[in-house]
Amino acid sequence: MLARITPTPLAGSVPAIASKSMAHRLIIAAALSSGTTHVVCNTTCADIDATVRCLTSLGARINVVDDGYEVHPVPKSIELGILKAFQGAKLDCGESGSTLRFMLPVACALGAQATFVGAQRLGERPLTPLTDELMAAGCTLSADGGFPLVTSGRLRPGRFVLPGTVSSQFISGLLLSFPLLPGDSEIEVHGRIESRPYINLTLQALKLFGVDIAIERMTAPNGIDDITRFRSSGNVYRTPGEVKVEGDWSNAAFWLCAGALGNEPVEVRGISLTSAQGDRNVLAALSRFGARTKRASEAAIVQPDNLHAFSMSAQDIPDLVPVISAVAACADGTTIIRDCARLRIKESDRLATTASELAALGAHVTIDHDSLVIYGQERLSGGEVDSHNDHRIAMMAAIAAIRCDGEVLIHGAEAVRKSYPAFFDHYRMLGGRVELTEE
Ligand SMILES: O=C(O)C1=C[C@@H](OP(=O)(O)O)[C@@H](O)[C@H](O)C1
Ligand SMILES: C=C(OP(=O)(O)O)C(=O)O
Repeated sequence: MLARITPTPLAGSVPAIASKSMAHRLIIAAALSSGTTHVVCNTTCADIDATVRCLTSLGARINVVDDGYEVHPVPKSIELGILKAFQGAKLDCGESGSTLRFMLPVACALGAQATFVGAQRLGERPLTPLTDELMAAGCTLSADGGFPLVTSGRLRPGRFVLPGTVSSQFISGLLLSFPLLPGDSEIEVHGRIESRPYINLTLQALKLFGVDIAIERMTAPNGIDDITRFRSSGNVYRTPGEVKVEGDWSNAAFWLCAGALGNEPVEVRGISLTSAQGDRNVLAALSRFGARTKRASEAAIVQPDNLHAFSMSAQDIPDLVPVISAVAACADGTTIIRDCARLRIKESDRLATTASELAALGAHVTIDHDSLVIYGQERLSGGEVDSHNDHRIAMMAAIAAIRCDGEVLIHGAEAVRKSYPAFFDHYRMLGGRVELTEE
């Protein structure tokens, strides 16, 4: 799909969509718990659909209701071990890294014989050393890199060791599987943990379902590295009956950045100002860029002001990097965004595509090792952008268009379906001018 944007500032108010990250976690916990759970989730997207589809393949019954899902759990019996219902299940993760990395340990913990498949770049995104740890603990995986990925055997409880810098989704996935294991387990994470707020989201989801994880920090025997230990002790998932998926800060960020780049305030309604989502920090970042930010009840508002460069680390906020870079491209001075290595293993090589596609609109951006260096300017020229099938790159370009002099064409704009199918509707709701056509 081609999006043809006639540059214009955005203004007004949009409702937040449901948090994709929290939806994955709460629907998984619901499908693994003791009874039926009503998961209030006001929107969906391709990635959430993928998680629902995988759980259904494992035997959960998930009915779509007016305001979300009614989740009837996977029929399981820990005492019985491997259950017939799971054998031969096909788990199609689409393009969702979260779905694959969460459902793989879960399927292993259930003793499922399952075949995982996925699309586009998902087969290239790393699974090791998560797969090594699963294999060391009793599972057989056809883990030669890529799909189909076939699992069999049943995961044993025990000690798992993971690095903190590849993907926090490995840690979240194992944590989500622990309540299914017949015994206590722990994950020892060595070194710095990147994307740490996403682990906090997992802990929050587990807690809602009655699962407590103890956390301990210590120094490794070498006296230098940090070790973080996450320990579960025999808790099982217990449904609270109803849970609500909160608003999504990662996607709200696009509109809040639009507020910083435009002429008038932009508001996002229905987001928690005390959320555990790390991307809530978009507000703090925008105020450091010089934008005026306002917190209201369950809403955030951003107003433009003179923008100036502000350098930061992407360690805890990888998904904000593309749209924050669009703001930096129009802020006075040079912004450096450090710790972007993991961006190379997202839906696209997001470090490269953030730089190349902003440059296609006339921005001055370079890559220095794992950092983006953005030389700000008042306005951009406009031009043709390729989404590289990456939703956050397509949305970044649409927001950068606000400051472009000429038209912006976004090829592969359908990528927004991964997390935000209503993105261009909301763009228009805020006064944006976009024409969508088939390519
Ligand atoms: O757990 C999650 O919901 C996510 C974790 C992050 O990935 P990494 O931990 O791989 O950085 C983030 O980029 C992704 O969009 C969602
Ligand atoms: C990287 C993302 O998601 P996932 O890892 O779940 O594919 C994302 O939404 O930007």
